[in-house]
Formats: sequence, C-alpha cells, structure tokens
Amino acid sequence: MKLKELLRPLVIAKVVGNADIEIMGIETDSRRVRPGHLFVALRGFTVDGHRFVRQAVEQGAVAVLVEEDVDVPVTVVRVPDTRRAMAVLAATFYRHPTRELKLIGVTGTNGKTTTVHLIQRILNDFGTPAGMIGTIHMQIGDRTYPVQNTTPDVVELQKGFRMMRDAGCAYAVIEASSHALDLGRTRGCEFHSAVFTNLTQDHLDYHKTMEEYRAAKGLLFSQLGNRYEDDPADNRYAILNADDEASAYFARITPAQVITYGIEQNADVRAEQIRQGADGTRFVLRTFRGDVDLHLQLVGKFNVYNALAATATALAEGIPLEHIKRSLESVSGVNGRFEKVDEGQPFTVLVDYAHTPDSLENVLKTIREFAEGTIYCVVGCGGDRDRTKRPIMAKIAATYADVALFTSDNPRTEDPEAILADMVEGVKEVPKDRYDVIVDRREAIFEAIRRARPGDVVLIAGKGHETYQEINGVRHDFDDREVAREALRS
Ligand SMILES: CC(=O)N[C@H]1[C@@H](OP(=O)(O)OP(=O)(O)OC[C@H]2O[C@@H](n3ccc(=O)[nH]c3=O)[C@H](O)[C@@H]2O)O[C@H](CO)[C@@H](O)[C@@H]1O[C@H](C)C(=O)N[C@@H](C)C(=O)N[C@H](CCC(=O)O)C(=O)O
Ligand SMILES: Nc1ncnc2c1ncn2[C@@H]1O[C@H](COP(=O)(O)OP(=O)(O)OP(=O)(O)O)[C@@H](O)[C@H]1O
Ligand SMILES: N[C@H](CCC[C@H](N)C(=O)O)C(=O)O
Ligand SMILES: [Mg+2]
Repeated sequence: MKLKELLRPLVIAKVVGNADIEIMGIETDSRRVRPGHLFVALRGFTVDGHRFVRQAVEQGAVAVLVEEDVDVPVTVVRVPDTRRAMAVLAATFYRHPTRELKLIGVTGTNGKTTTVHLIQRILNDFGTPAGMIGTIHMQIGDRTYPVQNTTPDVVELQKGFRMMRDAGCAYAVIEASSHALDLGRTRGCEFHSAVFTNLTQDHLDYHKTMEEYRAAKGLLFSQLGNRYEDDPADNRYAILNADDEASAYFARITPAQVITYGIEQNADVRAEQIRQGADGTRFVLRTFRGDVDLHLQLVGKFNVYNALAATATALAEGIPLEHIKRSLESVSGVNGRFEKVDEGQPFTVLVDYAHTPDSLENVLKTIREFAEGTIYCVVGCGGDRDRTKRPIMAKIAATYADVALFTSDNPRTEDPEAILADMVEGVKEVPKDRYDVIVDRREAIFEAIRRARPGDVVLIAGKGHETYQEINGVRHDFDDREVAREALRS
C-alpha cells in the first residue's frame, strides 16, 4: 500500500519527504525491520523506540513514524502520538479485517485462556471456522504461531486477523488482557462480542487499585458498539458473569445487549445440580434456548463458569444447544490447566497455571473434594509483577494444601530469595510444619514427589504450559510437566 493512502485517515501528521512510496509492512521493533517497512517509534516502559530509528533505516525502513524530529534519509511522518497513529495505520494497512470477521474478546482475571479455547472449539465444531489468539499461542486452522503477549500489540493483532480472514475464518476469538486494553493494543479492533469471566486481585503493580483494574477491563465493554439490527450477525453482545459484582459496572457502560450466566444468581444461562466426580463434572444446563444435561471432562466449579460463558456466547451466535453440549463434552483439557502427569505412580500429580490468589484457592479446593491423602502444593510468584499477591498466595497454599513448598516461578529481574521472603510474610501465623522454602523449582518439584505416598496429590502451580523459566532476563528451558516426569522416573 502507498504511504499516502495509508496516511489518509490520519488527521494530524506532518510528512517530510516522499509519501508516494510503497509500504510493505509496519514494524515496531527495529530488529525485525525488513526493506520496505514503515518503522514506528514507540516510547516503551524500558526504552524509547526513537533511539532505534537509525538502525531501522539501516535495515531498510523506507519511512518512519515518530513523535519528534529525526534526521534520517527516508520519509519522516511526525504525529503527536505514535501509538494512536499506529492503530489507525495498522487497521488501514490490513484493510480492517475485523469488519470481515466476528471478533469475540474475553477478559477477566482468570479463565480467559480456557474460555477462549471452549468458544473456539464450539465454533469450529459447528463448521464456522474460528482463529484464536491468547496466552498459549495464535492458532489458525491446524497451524500455531508463537506470541509474546497474551494480547499482542496492534500490528500483530491486525496482521493475525487478516491471516485468519485469508484462511477462511468466520470468527476470531481472543483474550483481551487488562494491560492490552489499557495500553491500547486493541485499538482498531471492532468487537462483535465481549465476555467477562471474573475480577479478583492481580496486576496491582500495574493498575494500582482494583477500581483502575476494573476500568481497564471495562474498555472492552464500552468499545463494543451498539448495532441492533434484524440480522443477528450484526448485533453486539456483552456476556457477563452474574455472580461477579463487577458485572453491574460493565452492564452500565456497554451499549451492547447483555446476556448473563451464573450459578448463584439468577441468570440467562445457569448451571444447576452440579456434581463433581472422578471423571469430570455433571450439571443441568438451563438456558433461554432450553435445558440439557451436561458432562464436562473438565473438573472444578470454575470450569463450570467457563463452560457457561462459552455456552452463552455460542447461543448468541445462534448455535443450537445440542451442538454446544457435544462440543463442550468433547474437550478433554486445556494445555497446562489441571493437567495430569502420569507415569503410572500411585498418587496424582497435577500441573496448573494458577498464578493468582483466587485461582490457587479454587484449584486447591477442587483437589480437596477428591483427594484421599496429603495435598502438596509447589508454588512461587513471578518477579516484576504484583508484589501484594505474594503473601496472600502463600497463605492460601499453606491453608488449603496440607504441605506447601514455596519456590521460584519466573523471578525475571528480581532476587528469588526476596520474592520468597515476601511470600513467607503471609504465613507468619501458620505452623512451620505446613510449609518449606526451596528456592530451586526443580528441587522443589523433586522434593514434593519424593514425599508423596499412595493416594496423595501433588499440585505444581503457576507455570502451566510455560516451557521456560525466566531468570535475570534469560529464558531457560523449563517445563513443570517434564521435570515432574523426570522426578517420577528417578
Ligand atoms: C509492560 C508491558 O506491557 N511491556 C510491553 C511493551 O514493552 P516495553 O514498553 O518495555 O518495550 P521497550 O522494550 O521499552 O521498547 C520500546 C519500543 O522500542 C522498540 N525497540 C526496542 C529495542 C530495540 O533494539 N529496538 C526497538 O525498536 C520495541 O520494539 C518497542 O516498540 O511492549 C512489548 C511489545 O509489544 C511487549 O511485549 C511488552 O510486554 C512485556 C513482555 C510484558 O511482560 N507484558 C505483560 C505485563 C503483559 O502485557 N501481560 C499481559 C497479560 C497479563 C494477564 O492478563 O495475565 C499480556 O497481554 O501479555
Ligand atoms: N473461571 C475461573 N475462575 C477462577 N479460576 C479459574 C477460572 N478458570 C481457570 N481458573 C484457574 O486459573 C488458571 C488460569 O486459567 P486460564 O489460563 O484459563 O486463565 P487466564 O485468564 O487466561 O490467565 P492469564 O491472565 O495468565 O492469561 C487455571 O489454571 C485455573 O487454575
Ligand atoms: N500473564 C501473566 C502470566 C503469569 C505467569 C506466572 N508464571 C508468572 O510468571 O508470574 C503475567 O504476565 O502476569
Ligand atoms: Mg490466558
């Protein structure tokens, strides 16, 4: 696309140089710039992208988008805010793919990945192909692509949506993290539906207060648009958890139609007579399109919520309840969520991505419902993230497990011992025989498995599907499931 065409929707832009040039791609990282690219300089949390303008040009950028004058031998486009301008340019460059796709966004503290997975499964099974972007990867058809963030930045998103469209997708289902919403990574995305899972403590390092955190999530609902047409495909829906008090706020700020789901409160889609068993969870699913008995292979009340959210979303799309039931019942699990590691040992080993107080408590309570013996919980907290959740998570582990082994998660740039000291603050009142501190995660996993006796359960929490451990900016190969398997074999 010609630069001048690309710039047409931008109201305030000062162009120095030739705008009659072809732009082959938009890039925000100088290291990835290729000949023909437009380089966008963003002021980041750690560095100012304007520092890399020269490098970008040396690598072949034919134009740069900046907030300050720079002296480079290519076309310079100066705008007041490169982040905002980039959102406009990316949507224009990729020809507004979210106008040709129905975009469903899922937000909430916990359950986004699981819910996105369930919605995508139902849509695909029904014959309406859906691409997906989230914590684990981007998926289009049988192909997966790595992602750096749960919700990638503006350019990657638009590019991903265009790839989905080219691959024949009718839907895109994405996780919308609060960081992404707050940082404007979803600008230019025209959402068809927005789904809310729940709001509990996390990320207070970034959002400071729960109100700010809620407001960030609210952006997804206020951005929804308000079409009410005869064609249901053009309607907009907000799918809200009736059992979470934040939903009232989202209902207030969204112009879209509201559909509620829940267990405790009266809702449009509800679960009744929930029964947990060794082979999953059974319940009666009551909806505005009829009732049905459901047998989820997923365990835990929290997964009933995820299934309800997915059901409400799919019903809004006109998918028959019988199809929804069949799809949900066929899901055996989600990568790194309540995943069993089985080497034939006489006790249970589970790897789960719980890395917030609420998810850890839910998972441990679920285990308590079926555990016959001692429950061991190996858990740590990530560095460079919400410090205030550390003592709370430690207290939860030591309360709901019989023995907690505190260890490292991804220390990132923090001192692992200091993170553990924050955690131990939370268990001052707890008897010392209920917890231990083992800094090295591998050793902690080995120790828990060494201690386990027949009938016991070992929960390894916090890293789920992750295949690395980030220490001092370096990602080392590390997979809880692999390490557990090694421990079980030794
Ligand atoms: C705090 C935060 O969100 N940071 C994001 C941000 O990085 P940053 O601002 O530090 O970037 P920076 O390093 O200062 O660089 C500034 C600019 O210079 C460019 N640059 C930099 C170096 C260079 O040599 N050349 C160059 O051009 C960079 O590409 C960038 O455009 O922009 C990057 C590119 O989009 C993101 O990958 C990065 O996410 C980091 C990895 C991160 O950990 N983010 C977390 C907090 C996050 O967003 N998490 C949520 C999920 C949370 C949840 O719900 O659980 C998520 O959506 O992933
Ligand atoms: N609806 C839910 N409510 C509370 N906890 C949940 C729920 N669904 C899943 N969990 C727990 O939270 C963990 C993370 O689930 P999931 O990956 O689906 O959430 P997420 O919101 O995508 O997380 P992230 O913010 O890291 O992307 C699971 O391993 C499980 O322990
Ligand atoms: N999306 C979450 C992932 C946390 C995963 C956990 N293993 C950690 O490193 O804290 C975050 O960025 O806070
Ligand atoms: Mg996720």
